[in-house]
Amino acid sequence: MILQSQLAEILDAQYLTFTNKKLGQKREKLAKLKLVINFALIITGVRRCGKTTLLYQLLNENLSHVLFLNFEDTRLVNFENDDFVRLIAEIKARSITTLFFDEIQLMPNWELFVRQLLDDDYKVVITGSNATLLSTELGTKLTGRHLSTELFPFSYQEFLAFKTLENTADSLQLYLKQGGFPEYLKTGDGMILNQLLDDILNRDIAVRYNVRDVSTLKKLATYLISNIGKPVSGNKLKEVFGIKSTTTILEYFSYLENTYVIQFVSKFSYSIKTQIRNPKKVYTIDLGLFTENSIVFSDENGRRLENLVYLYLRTNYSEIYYFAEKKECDFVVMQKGKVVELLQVCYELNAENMEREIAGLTEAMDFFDLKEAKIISFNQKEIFNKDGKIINVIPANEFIVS
Ligand SMILES: Nc1ncnc2c1ncn2[C@@H]1O[C@H](COP(=O)(O)OP(=O)(O)OP(=O)(O)O)[C@@H](O)[C@H]1O
Repeated sequence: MILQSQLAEILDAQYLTFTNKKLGQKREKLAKLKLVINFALIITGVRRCGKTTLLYQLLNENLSHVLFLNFEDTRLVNFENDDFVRLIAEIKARSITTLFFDEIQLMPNWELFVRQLLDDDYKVVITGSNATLLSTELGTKLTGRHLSTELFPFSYQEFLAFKTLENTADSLQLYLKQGGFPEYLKTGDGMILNQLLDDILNRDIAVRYNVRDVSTLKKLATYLISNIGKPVSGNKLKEVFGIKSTTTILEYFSYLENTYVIQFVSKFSYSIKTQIRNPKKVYTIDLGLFTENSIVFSDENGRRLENLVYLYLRTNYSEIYYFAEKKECDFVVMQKGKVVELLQVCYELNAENMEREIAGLTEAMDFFDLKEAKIISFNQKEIFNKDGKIINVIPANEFIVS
């Protein structure tokens, strides 16, 4: 339990912290956000990607009517369900129209509280660093009254604006190395991203899901980050890491995916069952995390570029697969059951790899009956016509900026 006076003090202190934030680099997402009465706006994204700052940018014009509460505040450890009543009293006593709650999902039954606020015509924004906040269950609990969106670390264009750089091959190379976490870009200090991964593993996974063997979890996370662009299977990794059951390793995969650190892409199959059983390709949410936490030192450029293309696709499309029959094609992008892009990623097309890359792509084009596809390269530009099939080779910084 928490005293009303204590709660008021915490709210005042947090309001000060929030309103002292800097506006920073304007986020692309800002233009897409809308606060609607009776609907909760839910923003999820990996820790430290800038969710609070984005909200500050959104609410900046109207700060005097905003209440901000971060439920991770250590002064709220004793916050219980009944304290929501005190919180509502505090809200009603202030002239507030908009409520912003960070990591509210840590509190049991928070949905009831939010529903009441929506019924009372408050505008509510919720941010969180776990994708489970977007679960379908939430739709039921908020009776469909929510709009959800995801935020990622800086995109390439935001990175360019933040660093005041032109879109050149050098800038792209730098982004492939540094990724888009604002604090890391400001300081270049690798410890920031080591600490971030540790925090996520310890606080968001081990504590939350009661994982005792944090050391194995950490080894697994490092392994996955190091293997971006490669297929992984729970069954195989289970043995490598001495984890007893496949269920446990699949749970670890989903915890890592829910915190956004690791992303998985399924192999395309018309059968959902086969899709689930097949190895998944692994990517990371940010290339700086790869730079600072992976244990690989060679053959990186190609995989970095593939990860970059994945992130671009992930922010723009919801259905992404890889294709592997006799040959392979890196990305199959679908919308409403239709393939809209077939993409191969190849850092540099040369005499050695050309045939393989094109063969994978044309096999996928035949399979999906498509006449056009793309190869995303670091900085080559060409058009091939292979037996009536058009293959566009495009520099990555053209593709992801288009
Ligand atoms: N748009 C931006 N421009 C400049 N700096 C930014 C921007 N967004 C975030 N930052 C910096 O990155 C750090 C993390 O930002 P912020 O607190 O907004 O992220 P968050 O996603 O809310 O983090 P958490 O998951 O810990 O709640 C802060 O130091 C902030 O100043």
